[in-house]
Amino acid sequence: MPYLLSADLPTEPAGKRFRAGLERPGIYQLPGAHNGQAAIQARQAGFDGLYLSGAAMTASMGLPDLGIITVDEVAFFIRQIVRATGLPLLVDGDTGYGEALNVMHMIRTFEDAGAGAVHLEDQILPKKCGHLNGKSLVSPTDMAAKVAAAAKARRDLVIVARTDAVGVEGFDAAIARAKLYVESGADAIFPEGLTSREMFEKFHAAMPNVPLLANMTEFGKTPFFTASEFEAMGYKMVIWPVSSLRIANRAQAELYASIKAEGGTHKMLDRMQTRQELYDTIGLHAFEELDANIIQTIVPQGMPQDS
Ligand SMILES: C[C@](O)(C(=O)O)[C@H](CC(=O)O)C(=O)O
Ligand SMILES: [Mg+2]
Repeated sequence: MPYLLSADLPTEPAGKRFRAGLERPGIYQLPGAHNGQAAIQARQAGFDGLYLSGAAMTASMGLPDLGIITVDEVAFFIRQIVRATGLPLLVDGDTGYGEALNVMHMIRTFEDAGAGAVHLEDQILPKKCGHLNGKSLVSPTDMAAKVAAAAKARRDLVIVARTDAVGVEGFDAAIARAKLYVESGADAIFPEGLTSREMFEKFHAAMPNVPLLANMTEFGKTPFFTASEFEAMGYKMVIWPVSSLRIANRAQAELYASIKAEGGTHKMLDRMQTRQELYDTIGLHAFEELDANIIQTIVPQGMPQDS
């Protein structure tokens, strides 16, 4: 339904709804949605929570994922996804765009925009994709301060602390950091760049009572596992962060090549979302009906001068 109707908006804060998804039995499956349209399609496929990826957002803007975008640019993406679906959304907060006060500003902005959860990572700027080599980290204490700042600023937002330490300082250092981040106020941990089933299992064994997030990004350092496999390893959340954008981008490139080669789009029609499908997805008719009927809900018989 149109998000314009207050009666159709969720009454509980997004953070509380995200936490409920996290606390129920099983693994919370959060596919990446890089814009409002992708988010609607994910909801239609049956997902009840979503992920907003820094890598996908920046790539969709034609930029690399180096932490150079701003809080307000991310808020624009958060708002469109939340408005379009009303689903709890985990947002990639990168490094928090600075130090403690910047992190607090990010938390308030994201929460106001409708996010349900955020993850914050321990890299220095320019940050990198967690599955690349050559990352550098802030000190454990500096990151702990950011996590504490995030926990102080949030109302209901779920705080996920990500550590990139496995590939930089080693497994034990990553566990030590993760424990410190939990002591500093993190609700959950995102161990980044794990390379084997054994590593995922060992991480869970080291912190069995902390909700853990698994990042099933493609073409990275993590071998392919299904949601059920991650669940069996003890994980409480799984993201497929960039998948929607990767598949849309490939289709787009093929479209442009086809227009160039054929002088039109006619060879691609059977691969396109039709006009009808597009309008159904975004609920065009529900919005039009709302507009046509709005006056009747206030003045059922019409105004005297109308008759
Ligand atoms: C999860 C992630 O932070 C993202 O921005 O989606 C990336 C994903 C990717 O680049 O494949 C990451 O650093 O893992
Ligand atoms: Mg990211």
